[in-house]
Amino acid sequence: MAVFTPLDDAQVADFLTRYAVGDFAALKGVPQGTENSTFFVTTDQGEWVLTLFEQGEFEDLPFFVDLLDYLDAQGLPVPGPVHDRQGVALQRLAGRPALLFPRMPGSHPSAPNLAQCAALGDALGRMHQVSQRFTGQRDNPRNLAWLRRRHREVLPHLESSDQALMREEIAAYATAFADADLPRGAIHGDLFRDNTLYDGDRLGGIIDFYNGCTGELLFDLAIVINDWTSDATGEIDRARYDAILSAYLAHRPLSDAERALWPLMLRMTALRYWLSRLLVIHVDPPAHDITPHDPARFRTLLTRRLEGEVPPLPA
Ligand SMILES: Nc1ncnc2c1ncn2[C@@H]1O[C@H](COP(=O)(O)OP(=O)(O)OP(=O)(O)O)[C@@H](O)[C@H]1O
Ligand SMILES: N[C@@H](CCO)C(=O)O
Repeated sequence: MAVFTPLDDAQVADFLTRYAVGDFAALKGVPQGTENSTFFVTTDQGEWVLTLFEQGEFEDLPFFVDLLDYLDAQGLPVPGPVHDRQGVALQRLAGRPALLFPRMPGSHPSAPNLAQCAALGDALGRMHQVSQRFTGQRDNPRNLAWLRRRHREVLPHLESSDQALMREEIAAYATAFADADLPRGAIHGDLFRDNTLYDGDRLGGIIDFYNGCTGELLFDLAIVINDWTSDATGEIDRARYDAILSAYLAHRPLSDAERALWPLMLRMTALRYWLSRLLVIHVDPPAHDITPHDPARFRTLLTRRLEGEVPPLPA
């Protein structure tokens, strides 16, 4: 479920009068999502998405609004927040911070085809090209410092071989990334398939920017490759890998340092999700009754990246 704060028609009809989006016609709670309350709203002028923020760092919401405004203005397929008649995007409704977005077309691709992969690589490459000039600032909340700090909390819940794996990996990242000077900019931070919408082969939208931050661009790309190209055994699907990366590199060639650290970044972002999913299960269980994601999936990806050669990056 993803309606933690219910709304009724009258509340939403009244809320919409703040905006120039037409008259209220219908309201529907969205079942997907785990963190915020999401509603589809229909007016006589179109389809909208209303999000009530239930948890997280509310003080970061202005960063997310500015980032989405910026990317939308640059022509990226993201839902630019709707601003009210006074020009304000961030509102309150039912005691929660609230944002209204245009509803983007399409559905999440579970088994993306090569055209869909290329569309994603193209959009991410364009995004990273312009996001280096975005002036907002929010440190990556899932960076190496976070891994080093929080992995200790899950160690008591792991078998000794997994404890050793996690410790050795984090030590290796600390050494390798210590003096690395990788290109930085605004990143999505969680660009899984279920944060995209496709209308056929067309990328209708990239959504859920609430892990958005400023950090190493390669971190974003590695999250994408791990989620979009790995099979159940963690093996990389070479055709999807090439399709995403070729389209991406056409907009933003990687530096020598990025190429050198690519295999390690794939491992570090796999461990990032292994750890965040373990934390949800063992340390910070969600306030709501939600089935947690499986941490073992990312342990599998990590060990696979350690065992096998990562395919070469396209030139
Ligand atoms: N702008 C949009 N256009 C179309 N659908 C959207 C839009 N924003 C959200 N949705 C739909 O609402 C669902 C939940 O949204 P979102 O992913 O932002 O929620 P969440 O609670 O932050 O979830 P999670 O963090 O678990 O992914 C999405 O999976 C998608 O189906
Ligand atoms: N994409 C995350 C969940 C949302 O942050 C995961 O798969 O663990």
